[in-house]
Amino acid sequence: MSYDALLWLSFGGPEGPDDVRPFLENVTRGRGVPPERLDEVEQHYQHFGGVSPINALNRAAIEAVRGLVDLPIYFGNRNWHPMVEDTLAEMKAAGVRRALVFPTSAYGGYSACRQYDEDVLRARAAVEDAPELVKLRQFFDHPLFVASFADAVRAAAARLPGDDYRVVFTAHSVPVSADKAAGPPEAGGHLYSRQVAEASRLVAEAVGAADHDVVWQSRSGPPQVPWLEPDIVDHLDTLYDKGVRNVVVCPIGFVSDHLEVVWDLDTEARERAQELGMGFARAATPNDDPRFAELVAELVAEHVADAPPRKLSDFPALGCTVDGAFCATRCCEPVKRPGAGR
Ligand SMILES: CC1=C(CCC(=O)O)c2cc3nc(cc4[nH]c(cc5[nH]c(cc1n2)c(C)c5CCC(=O)O)c(CCC(=O)O)c4C)C(CCC(=O)O)=C3C
Ligand SMILES: [Fe+2]
Repeated sequence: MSYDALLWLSFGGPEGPDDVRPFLENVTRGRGVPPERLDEVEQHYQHFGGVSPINALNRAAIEAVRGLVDLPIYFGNRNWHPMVEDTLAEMKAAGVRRALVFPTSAYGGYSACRQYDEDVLRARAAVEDAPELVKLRQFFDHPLFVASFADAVRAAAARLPGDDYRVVFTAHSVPVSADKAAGPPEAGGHLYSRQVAEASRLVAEAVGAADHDVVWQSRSGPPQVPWLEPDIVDHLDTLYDKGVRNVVVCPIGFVSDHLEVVWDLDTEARERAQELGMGFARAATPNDDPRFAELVAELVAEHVADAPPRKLSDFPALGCTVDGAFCATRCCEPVKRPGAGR
């Protein structure tokens, strides 16, 4: 099959103080997130002048991929400019007929995978005679993803005093009901949390860590709705009580050092560690690591050159979709959220 472009599809983030509220409205429309939570998150963004690092990080990551991929690369987001529907209109005007889509999330599940299909559906609905869009697969178990994080964990560990540290992996929490509903129904659900656990295990194995933990961060939603736990900040207390004095925190759930990483980890979790007197080092995310760029090029090659998929786990390769259709029957369908407004 031949393709004439690559669309880099991401979450988007505000680029100034006045962008923050409308951005947050876009993210949470119809999701039942209480206004108090929005006010709190708005403060996190305003703390950094209303600028999320995510757009600049995406642009840098795209630069790293240019030259490795023989296709023009376009950038579009779900929640902030450049919005994916505008980017798709631009692609159409440039004569693009069929494009690959790289979503900036390694995992399955509604928020990490299916929602990017919904972005594809939304963008195609907004553009007349829209180009065909083929989304690339999930890559949480790709050897280059694992290698990039493994190096980052080693580099973070080197900043801690002594050799005795615990590796704590963290990913964005989701409602327990959403995790349960993730993956093809016949596969038993919990695709997101199981893939996060598997990626963590692979990285822990690569660095030779004796023990590791998988915890969650950035919980949203109404307090009465259960989300994946424990939270990273609470978990530091638990580890301290067990005698752990040095931690490497690895944000395995993300591909760049965006706001939820620099606030929830570098600010909140780091402060908690300082209060406890624990050594704390946060491992870098892939960002513009050449290996991550190479990974994207390999995913593209699976389609343009029939290159065999490289993967380290036994999970089936999911998430490859055409024009936003489910990748497997009803895979990662959204669940009804209590308190959601729509
Ligand atoms: C699984 C997952 C990923 C990883 C997969 C991926 O990377 O795509 C992710 C990434 C991100 N989440 C981000 C930001 C936010 N997420 C929110 C809210 C939520 N996230 C959820 C899940 C996830 N989110 C969920 C279930 C909600 C509740 C609302 C809903 O049901 O949909 C909110 C609303 C406020 C609040 O936190 O309550 C914000 C601002 C940013 C950008 C940060 C920046 O600006 O730099 C990024 C990359
Ligand atoms: Fe999020």
